[in-house]
Amino acid sequence: MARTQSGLVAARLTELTGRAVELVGVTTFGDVTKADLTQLGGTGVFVSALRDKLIEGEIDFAVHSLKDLPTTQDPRVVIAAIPPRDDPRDALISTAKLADLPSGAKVGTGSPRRIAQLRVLRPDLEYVSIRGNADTRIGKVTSGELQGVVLAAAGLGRLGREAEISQIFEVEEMLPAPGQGALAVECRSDRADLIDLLSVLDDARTRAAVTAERAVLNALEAGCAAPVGAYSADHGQELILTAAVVAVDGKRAVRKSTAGTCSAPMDLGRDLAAEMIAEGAGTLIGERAH
Ligand SMILES: NCc1[nH]cc(CCC(=O)O)c1CC(=O)O
Repeated sequence: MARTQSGLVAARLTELTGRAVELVGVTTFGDVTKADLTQLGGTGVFVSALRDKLIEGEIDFAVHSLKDLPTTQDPRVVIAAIPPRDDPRDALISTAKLADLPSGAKVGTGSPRRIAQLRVLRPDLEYVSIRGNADTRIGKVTSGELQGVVLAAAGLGRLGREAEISQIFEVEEMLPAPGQGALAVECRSDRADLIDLLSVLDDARTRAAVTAERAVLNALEAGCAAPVGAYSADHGQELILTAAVVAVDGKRAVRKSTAGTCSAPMDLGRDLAAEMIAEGAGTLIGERAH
């Protein structure tokens, strides 16, 4: 998936600027570890190795899935561009739609956010923590080991596997991870030339939306392994933001929506998070499954 999305960004940059781009493959800790990502602290396991190469000057820019980027920014690098977002929603790959799976069916996902929200929709299913790339995960359904797996629609689309999706969850029933479906193009902060060049890839509307979503995550002091969903989109001049923290048992949740101006997405996210904390969101984040 990382190669595909880097290739897409490179091709677009060449199209817009005429500049040739050479792809350099970098294997990250998140790619090789077999550990449960929720046990790794969740901060930047797919990102650190790429950042190191940037800082050392071995590569000029890096393409990340925005949702894998920690919300606290290393001052040595900047997000020079956030391209237009792909589908932000989560998708089910299964033999049936979620509502039609038999009671007790096994559904795999490694994400506490997904498990918590799936438990609201189907408390009678069994949720299994899984890892590995999309092929490995989908293979567990093909082999019959699991009856379903939940993955990001955007990732499946980039891999050309959207035909295998049996259901796409609406954001109202399954709030995506902050930044899901969006990419981030990072380069060194001291490379004004590159920051300028890469800015042609930036989409202001996507940037405003994901900035609001990530501001919620940051203010909740939560990482990508927390059961936190946030989704924002603009409606004319207005930015609508919805965020939720759902207990992993699916039984309690703090969910809030707000609207504000597209020009102050950070404030919108931070203010919403403050309201959520006042309603007990912090306690729900602190709770862990098992
Ligand atoms: N944590 C891995 C990861 N990082 C980004 C995506 C999907 C693509 C995206 O959100 O842009 C995925 C896989 C998944 O959640 O199914």
